[in-house]
Amino acid sequence: MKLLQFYKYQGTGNDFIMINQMKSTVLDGSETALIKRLCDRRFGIGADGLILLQPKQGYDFEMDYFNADGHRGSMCGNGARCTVAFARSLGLEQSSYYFFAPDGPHRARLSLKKEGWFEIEMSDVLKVERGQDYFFMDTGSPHYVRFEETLHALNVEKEGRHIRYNEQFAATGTNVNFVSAAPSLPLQVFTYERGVEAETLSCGTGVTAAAIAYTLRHKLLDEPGITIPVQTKGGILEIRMDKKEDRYSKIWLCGPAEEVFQGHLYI
Ligand SMILES: N[C@H](CCC[C@H](N)C(=O)O)C(=O)O
Repeated sequence: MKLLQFYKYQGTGNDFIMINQMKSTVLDGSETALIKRLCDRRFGIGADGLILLQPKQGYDFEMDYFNADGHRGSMCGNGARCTVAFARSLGLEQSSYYFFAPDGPHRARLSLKKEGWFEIEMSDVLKVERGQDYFFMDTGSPHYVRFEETLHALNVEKEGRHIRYNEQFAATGTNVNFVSAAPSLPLQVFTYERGVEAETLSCGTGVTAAAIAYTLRHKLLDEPGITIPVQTKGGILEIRMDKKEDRYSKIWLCGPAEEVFQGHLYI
Protein backbone atom coordinates (compact mmCIF):
# COMPACT_ATOMS: atom_id res chain seq x y z
CA MET A 1 0.00 0.00 0.00
CA LYS A 2 1.23 3.46 -0.91
CA LEU A 3 0.04 6.76 0.53
CA LEU A 4 -1.26 9.07 -2.18
CA GLN A 5 -1.39 12.76 -1.28
CA PHE A 6 -3.72 14.57 -3.66
CA TYR A 7 -4.98 18.07 -4.30
CA LYS A 8 -8.28 18.92 -5.95
CA TYR A 9 -8.45 21.94 -8.28
CA GLN A 10 -11.11 23.54 -10.45
CA GLY A 11 -11.08 26.08 -13.25
CA THR A 12 -14.56 27.31 -14.29
CA GLY A 13 -15.98 24.06 -12.94
CA ASN A 14 -13.68 21.76 -14.95
CA ASP A 15 -12.15 19.82 -12.06
CA PHE A 16 -8.94 17.88 -11.64
CA ILE A 17 -7.04 15.71 -9.19
CA MET A 18 -3.46 16.97 -8.93
CA ILE A 19 -0.52 14.84 -7.85
CA ASN A 20 2.82 16.44 -7.05
CA GLN A 21 5.59 14.33 -8.56
CA MET A 22 8.25 17.05 -8.66
CA LYS A 23 10.39 15.19 -6.10
CA SER A 24 9.26 11.58 -6.33
CA THR A 25 7.07 9.46 -8.59
CA VAL A 26 3.95 7.76 -7.25
CA LEU A 27 2.10 7.05 -10.51
CA ASP A 28 3.67 6.37 -13.90
CA GLY A 29 0.44 6.73 -15.86
CA SER A 30 -0.08 3.04 -16.57
CA GLU A 31 -2.58 2.76 -13.68
CA THR A 32 -5.66 3.17 -15.91
CA ALA A 33 -8.17 1.44 -13.60
CA LEU A 34 -6.90 3.30 -10.53
CA ILE A 35 -7.02 6.73 -12.24
CA LYS A 36 -10.54 6.00 -13.49
CA ARG A 37 -11.62 5.06 -9.97
CA LEU A 38 -9.99 8.14 -8.40
CA CYS A 39 -11.92 10.32 -10.88
CA ASP A 40 -15.21 8.51 -10.19
CA ARG A 41 -17.62 10.80 -8.31
CA ARG A 42 -19.05 7.95 -6.20
CA PHE A 43 -16.23 5.46 -5.72
CA GLY A 44 -13.38 7.96 -5.77
CA ILE A 45 -12.44 11.60 -5.22
CA GLY A 46 -14.36 12.76 -8.28
CA ALA A 47 -12.94 14.78 -11.18
CA ASP A 48 -13.04 15.31 -14.95
CA GLY A 49 -9.36 14.37 -15.12
CA LEU A 50 -6.12 13.73 -13.25
CA ILE A 51 -2.83 15.57 -13.71
CA LEU A 52 0.68 14.54 -12.72
CA LEU A 53 2.95 17.53 -12.12
CA GLN A 54 6.45 16.42 -13.02
CA PRO A 55 9.90 17.83 -13.65
CA LYS A 56 11.14 18.05 -17.26
CA GLN A 57 14.55 19.14 -18.44
CA GLY A 58 14.46 22.60 -20.05
CA TYR A 59 11.03 23.44 -18.63
CA ASP A 60 9.64 24.66 -15.31
CA PHE A 61 7.50 21.50 -15.21
CA GLU A 62 5.50 19.01 -17.26
CA MET A 63 1.75 18.33 -16.98
CA ASP A 64 0.84 14.73 -17.75
CA TYR A 65 -2.93 14.68 -18.29
CA PHE A 66 -5.44 11.83 -17.95
CA ASN A 67 -9.13 11.93 -18.76
CA ALA A 68 -11.66 10.59 -16.24
CA ASP A 69 -11.69 7.28 -18.17
CA GLY A 70 -8.13 6.70 -16.92
CA HIS A 71 -6.43 7.11 -20.29
CA ARG A 72 -3.91 9.78 -21.28
CA GLY A 73 -5.73 12.64 -23.00
CA SER A 74 -4.60 15.34 -25.37
CA MET A 75 -4.16 18.97 -24.30
CA CYS A 76 -6.36 20.26 -21.50
CA GLY A 77 -6.55 24.06 -21.29
CA ASN A 78 -8.36 24.36 -17.97
CA GLY A 79 -6.13 21.64 -16.55
CA ALA A 80 -3.09 23.64 -17.61
CA ARG A 81 -4.38 26.73 -15.82
CA CYS A 82 -4.98 24.63 -12.71
CA THR A 83 -1.49 23.11 -13.00
CA VAL A 84 0.11 26.55 -12.96
CA ALA A 85 -1.94 27.47 -9.87
CA PHE A 86 -0.85 24.17 -8.28
CA ALA A 87 2.85 24.68 -9.10
CA ARG A 88 2.63 28.16 -7.54
CA SER A 89 1.06 26.82 -4.36
CA LEU A 90 3.98 24.38 -4.06
CA GLY A 91 6.40 27.30 -4.02
CA LEU A 92 7.21 27.80 -7.70
CA GLU A 93 6.34 31.49 -7.56
CA GLN A 94 7.24 33.12 -10.87
CA SER A 95 5.43 35.75 -12.93
CA SER A 96 5.69 33.57 -16.03
CA TYR A 97 6.24 29.89 -16.77
CA TYR A 98 7.42 27.65 -19.57
CA PHE A 99 5.99 24.15 -19.33
CA PHE A 100 5.47 20.99 -21.34
CA ALA A 101 1.97 19.57 -21.99
CA PRO A 102 0.56 16.73 -24.13
CA ASP A 103 0.71 18.90 -27.29
CA GLY A 104 4.15 20.40 -26.63
CA PRO A 105 5.63 23.53 -25.00
CA HIS A 106 3.50 26.35 -23.57
CA ARG A 107 3.99 29.66 -21.86
CA ALA A 108 1.88 30.77 -18.93
CA ARG A 109 1.59 33.91 -16.87
CA LEU A 110 -0.40 35.43 -14.06
CA SER A 111 -3.00 37.99 -14.96
CA LEU A 112 -1.86 41.48 -14.07
CA LYS A 113 -5.46 42.64 -13.81
CA LYS A 114 -7.32 39.87 -12.05
CA GLU A 115 -6.29 38.08 -8.86
CA GLY A 116 -6.42 34.28 -9.22
CA TRP A 117 -6.52 34.38 -13.05
CA PHE A 118 -4.08 32.25 -14.98
CA GLU A 119 -3.25 32.71 -18.64
CA ILE A 120 -1.95 29.93 -20.90
CA GLU A 121 -0.64 30.33 -24.41
CA MET A 122 -2.23 27.65 -26.57
CA SER A 123 -0.68 26.00 -29.63
CA ASP A 124 -1.13 27.89 -32.90
CA VAL A 125 -4.12 26.83 -34.99
CA LEU A 126 -3.15 26.73 -38.66
CA LYS A 127 -6.02 24.76 -40.11
CA VAL A 128 -9.78 24.95 -39.60
CA GLU A 129 -12.05 22.51 -41.38
CA ARG A 130 -15.48 23.83 -42.35
CA GLY A 131 -18.36 21.40 -42.74
CA GLN A 132 -21.89 22.23 -43.77
CA ASP A 133 -23.01 23.11 -40.27
CA TYR A 134 -19.85 22.81 -38.22
CA PHE A 135 -16.19 23.77 -37.77
CA PHE A 136 -13.54 21.23 -36.81
CA MET A 137 -10.04 22.00 -35.57
CA ASP A 138 -7.24 20.93 -33.28
CA THR A 139 -6.52 23.37 -30.46
CA GLY A 140 -4.29 20.81 -28.74
CA SER A 141 -7.32 18.53 -28.58
CA PRO A 142 -9.76 17.83 -31.43
CA HIS A 143 -12.89 19.99 -31.34
CA TYR A 144 -16.12 19.97 -33.31
CA VAL A 145 -17.99 23.30 -33.04
CA ARG A 146 -21.60 23.85 -34.03
CA PHE A 147 -23.53 27.11 -33.69
CA GLU A 148 -27.10 26.91 -32.42
CA GLU A 149 -29.96 29.42 -32.35
CA THR A 150 -30.44 28.67 -28.69
CA LEU A 151 -28.84 26.29 -26.23
CA HIS A 152 -31.49 26.08 -23.54
CA ALA A 153 -33.42 23.15 -24.97
CA LEU A 154 -30.36 21.26 -26.21
CA ASN A 155 -29.56 17.82 -24.82
CA VAL A 156 -25.75 18.28 -24.80
CA GLU A 157 -25.03 14.76 -23.59
CA LYS A 158 -27.21 13.04 -26.19
CA GLU A 159 -26.30 15.27 -29.17
CA GLY A 160 -22.62 15.39 -28.19
CA ARG A 161 -22.35 11.63 -27.86
CA HIS A 162 -24.07 11.16 -31.20
CA ILE A 163 -21.45 13.35 -32.97
CA ARG A 164 -18.49 11.97 -31.01
CA TYR A 165 -19.36 8.41 -32.04
CA ASN A 166 -20.52 9.08 -35.62
CA GLU A 167 -18.68 7.53 -38.56
CA GLN A 168 -16.53 10.59 -39.19
CA PHE A 169 -15.05 10.75 -35.69
CA ALA A 170 -15.58 7.32 -34.09
CA ALA A 171 -11.99 6.13 -34.62
CA THR A 172 -10.22 8.77 -32.51
CA GLY A 173 -13.25 10.59 -31.13
CA THR A 174 -13.74 14.31 -30.77
CA ASN A 175 -14.84 16.81 -28.17
CA VAL A 176 -18.09 18.53 -29.16
CA ASN A 177 -19.00 22.18 -28.53
CA PHE A 178 -22.38 23.83 -29.00
CA VAL A 179 -22.20 27.61 -29.26
CA SER A 180 -24.98 30.12 -28.87
CA ALA A 181 -25.48 32.16 -32.03
CA ALA A 182 -26.66 35.26 -30.14
CA PRO A 183 -25.09 38.27 -31.89
CA SER A 184 -23.73 39.82 -28.72
CA LEU A 185 -20.78 38.54 -26.70
CA PRO A 186 -19.99 36.69 -24.47
CA LEU A 187 -20.30 33.55 -26.51
CA GLN A 188 -22.09 30.78 -24.68
CA VAL A 189 -20.43 27.38 -25.01
CA PHE A 190 -21.60 23.95 -23.80
CA THR A 191 -19.18 21.04 -24.22
CA TYR A 192 -19.34 17.26 -24.39
CA GLU A 193 -15.88 15.88 -23.60
CA ARG A 194 -14.24 12.86 -25.12
CA GLY A 195 -12.58 10.73 -22.44
CA VAL A 196 -15.02 11.97 -19.81
CA GLU A 197 -17.82 10.88 -22.16
CA ALA A 198 -20.16 13.40 -20.61
CA GLU A 199 -20.87 17.10 -20.55
CA THR A 200 -18.40 19.06 -18.43
CA LEU A 201 -19.02 22.54 -17.01
CA SER A 202 -16.24 24.04 -19.12
CA CYS A 203 -13.49 23.04 -21.52
CA GLY A 204 -10.55 25.34 -22.24
CA THR A 205 -9.46 23.89 -25.58
CA GLY A 206 -13.16 23.78 -26.57
CA VAL A 207 -13.76 27.41 -25.68
CA THR A 208 -10.63 28.28 -27.70
CA ALA A 209 -12.06 26.41 -30.71
CA ALA A 210 -15.44 28.12 -30.28
CA ALA A 211 -13.83 31.59 -30.20
CA ILE A 212 -11.84 30.82 -33.37
CA ALA A 213 -14.96 29.50 -35.12
CA TYR A 214 -16.81 32.67 -34.09
CA THR A 215 -14.20 34.91 -35.78
CA LEU A 216 -14.69 32.94 -39.01
CA ARG A 217 -18.47 32.71 -38.85
CA HIS A 218 -18.81 36.43 -38.11
CA LYS A 219 -16.03 37.34 -40.57
CA LEU A 220 -13.95 39.32 -38.08
CA LEU A 221 -11.12 41.22 -39.75
CA ASP A 222 -7.53 40.05 -39.34
CA GLU A 223 -6.16 41.76 -36.26
CA PRO A 224 -3.77 41.13 -33.40
CA GLY A 225 -5.22 40.76 -29.92
CA ILE A 226 -8.84 39.89 -30.78
CA THR A 227 -10.54 39.31 -27.42
CA ILE A 228 -13.57 37.04 -27.05
CA PRO A 229 -15.23 36.52 -23.66
CA VAL A 230 -16.93 33.14 -23.29
CA GLN A 231 -19.58 32.07 -20.81
CA THR A 232 -19.43 28.40 -19.83
CA LYS A 233 -21.71 26.62 -17.36
CA GLY A 234 -18.91 26.98 -14.78
CA GLY A 235 -17.93 30.61 -15.35
CA ILE A 236 -16.32 33.11 -17.67
CA LEU A 237 -13.17 32.54 -19.73
CA GLU A 238 -11.46 34.91 -22.13
CA ILE A 239 -9.63 34.10 -25.37
CA ARG A 240 -7.15 36.51 -26.94
CA MET A 241 -5.56 35.79 -30.31
CA ASP A 242 -3.86 37.17 -33.40
CA LYS A 243 -5.82 36.30 -36.55
CA LYS A 244 -4.38 36.18 -40.05
CA GLU A 245 -6.91 34.66 -42.45
CA ASP A 246 -7.44 31.08 -41.23
CA ARG A 247 -4.29 31.06 -39.09
CA TYR A 248 -4.26 31.87 -35.42
CA SER A 249 -1.27 32.57 -33.20
CA LYS A 250 -0.59 34.09 -29.78
CA ILE A 251 -3.77 32.40 -28.57
CA TRP A 252 -4.18 32.98 -24.84
CA LEU A 253 -6.72 31.16 -22.69
CA CYS A 254 -7.42 33.21 -19.56
CA GLY A 255 -9.51 32.53 -16.50
CA PRO A 256 -9.70 31.58 -12.84
CA ALA A 257 -8.23 28.44 -11.23
CA GLU A 258 -8.19 27.47 -7.58
CA GLU A 259 -7.59 24.71 -5.05
CA VAL A 260 -10.78 23.23 -3.62
CA PHE A 261 -9.43 20.75 -1.07
CA GLN A 262 -6.64 18.28 -0.43
CA GLY A 263 -6.40 14.87 1.17
CA HIS A 264 -4.79 11.48 1.08
CA LEU A 265 -5.71 7.86 0.57
CA TYR A 266 -3.99 4.49 0.34
CA ILE A 267 -3.60 2.91 -3.09
N1 LIG B 1 -11.17 19.80 -20.45
C1 LIG B 1 -10.04 19.99 -21.31
C2 LIG B 1 -10.07 19.25 -22.60
C3 LIG B 1 -9.60 17.87 -22.41
C4 LIG B 1 -9.49 17.14 -23.71
C5 LIG B 1 -9.91 15.74 -23.51
N2 LIG B 1 -11.31 15.61 -23.25
C6 LIG B 1 -9.46 14.92 -24.71
O1 LIG B 1 -10.06 15.01 -25.78
O2 LIG B 1 -8.48 14.18 -24.54
C7 LIG B 1 -9.77 21.46 -21.55
O3 LIG B 1 -10.03 22.26 -20.68
O4 LIG B 1 -9.23 21.80 -22.59
